[in-house]
Amino acid sequence: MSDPANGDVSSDDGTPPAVNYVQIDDHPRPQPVKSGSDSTFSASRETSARYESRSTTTSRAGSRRPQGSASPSADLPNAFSRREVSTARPPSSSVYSGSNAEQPAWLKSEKTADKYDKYGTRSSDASRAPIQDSNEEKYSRYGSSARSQSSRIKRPREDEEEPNPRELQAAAPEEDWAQPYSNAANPASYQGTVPNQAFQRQYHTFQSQIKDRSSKDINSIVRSHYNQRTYQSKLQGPRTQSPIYKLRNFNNCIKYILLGNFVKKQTEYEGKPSTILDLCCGKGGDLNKVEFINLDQYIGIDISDASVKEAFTRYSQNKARFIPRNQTSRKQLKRYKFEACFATGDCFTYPIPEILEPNFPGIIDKLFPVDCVSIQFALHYAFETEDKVHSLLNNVSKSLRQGGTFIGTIPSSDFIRDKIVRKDYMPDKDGKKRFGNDLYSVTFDKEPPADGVFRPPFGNKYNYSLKDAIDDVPEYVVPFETLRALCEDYGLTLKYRKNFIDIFNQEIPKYFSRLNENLIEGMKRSDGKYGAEGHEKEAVGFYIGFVFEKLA
Ligand SMILES: C[S@@+](CC[C@H](N)C(=O)[O-])C[C@H]1O[C@@H](n2cnc3c(N)ncnc32)[C@H](O)[C@@H]1O
Repeated sequence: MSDPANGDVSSDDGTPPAVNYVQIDDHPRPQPVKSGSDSTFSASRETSARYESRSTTTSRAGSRRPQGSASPSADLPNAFSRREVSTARPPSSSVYSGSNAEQPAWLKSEKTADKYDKYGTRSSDASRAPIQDSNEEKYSRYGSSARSQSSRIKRPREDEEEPNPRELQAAAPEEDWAQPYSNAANPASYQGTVPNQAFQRQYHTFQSQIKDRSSKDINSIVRSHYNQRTYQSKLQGPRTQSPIYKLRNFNNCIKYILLGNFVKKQTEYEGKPSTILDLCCGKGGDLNKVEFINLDQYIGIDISDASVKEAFTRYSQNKARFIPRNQTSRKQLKRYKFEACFATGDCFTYPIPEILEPNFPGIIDKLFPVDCVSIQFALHYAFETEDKVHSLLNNVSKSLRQGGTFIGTIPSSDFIRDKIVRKDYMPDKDGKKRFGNDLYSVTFDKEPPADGVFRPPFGNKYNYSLKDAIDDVPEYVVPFETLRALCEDYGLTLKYRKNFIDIFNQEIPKYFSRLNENLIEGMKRSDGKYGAEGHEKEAVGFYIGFVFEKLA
């Protein structure tokens, strides 16, 4: 889905985004590897195969899992560590190269010869020299310490102009650029020129255009969609005018609550960075939450390169933010204290080290296992195939320390089942079963089972739309019991599972005064109370939040 919550470059605290385009260089992606219909940004399939056997065996969940152990969790530490290491020292990010610059916590210990053998442990030596290398250009993009990047950052000014759509279009790969806002009042007013002032003041609802959908795989559709969304979001106008402004605030509020309640920092090792791994991080919509829960380190990965770039820009701006000395506003501007790094990659196909190590050599050794793996509004894309779910859970389990939490938000399979059983749907124009309302819709590709229980539990596709956010993007039903049973197989035990409405009702008293004023005010209902109502309520009720804990 949606990122109903975000997928949005703008601040999740409800403030309209600073309209500021920061030009950074292109991301030095590892070469895409095409294999059949599968295109990825990461390492070769041969390399991957060393980590994950594709042959499978039956698990307790009644499904298949990678072969090699009776319990997937039993061989986790080893599975990421049997890696042939090139003796050539990989280049590291230039953002750490300034000798006086403060280094991110994970670089404060020295690279060890056996770094690939240590996935699953944390080094506590914070006193040695950082990993450094030359090749600054290539790896300077998505590192964390924004200080040394400051010369690249164009700071927002109050009177700064909207970006020129032509420049944005030029910056976007052709396949990722939709003819924007064909539904806008006067699109001709900006095509080929800087948008006029009247156009800038209007809000333009997001609309994606993806050519030849039927011939594209899910990754290509998802990537194109979220890339387009990233480019267009800069041109849409004041975010407060979005038809899903309240819904976004509500969903952000839920994520604050989940992360606030369930990220447990490790305390036993002094000086160790508390770390969150944000899988499918989008445009960094959860960065403010990392500051809110006071972590040391954020790692974001997403398959959409434009989103990752945007997340990095957003982080950099907030890290290097200028705060006036005499600031008196209640709305305190805060500079991020935590460090962050970002990478483009497919979290459902490749091991995390394969995605991170090429750009951040030593990162696995220094930051993993992490305190929390978060996957917000994205796990449903993995349920296309059983292999993808196994790859994801393998990544989650191996990335987490004991006692660490796996926190996510997904469409509720109970909600979907109820809709089907109650026949609460209408045929769409093509005769397909569809439910939803003015804000969202779910359209099944094939006739759903009458009892609402999908068998087998993978590959059950529907197309999801959310006004101003998601345009008919394929998603897959996540039967919760299947997820729970598979998680058990990976040493992850269910701690919490609740519908969004219940989460809000139970937790908001604790969070009401702690959350940003704009976020709270952005959830005000027509009766003066706070929360979701009407169509928004049904649209957010489609989701649940879950928390698993890594036991061993
Ligand atoms: C609805 S957005 C959620 C973004 C973010 N988690 C949030 O809550 O703001 C879903 C994200 O999942 C990403 N995604 C989908 N499939 C992916 C994959 N295989 N690997 C990495 N990211 C993926 C998309 O690019 C998109 O940014």
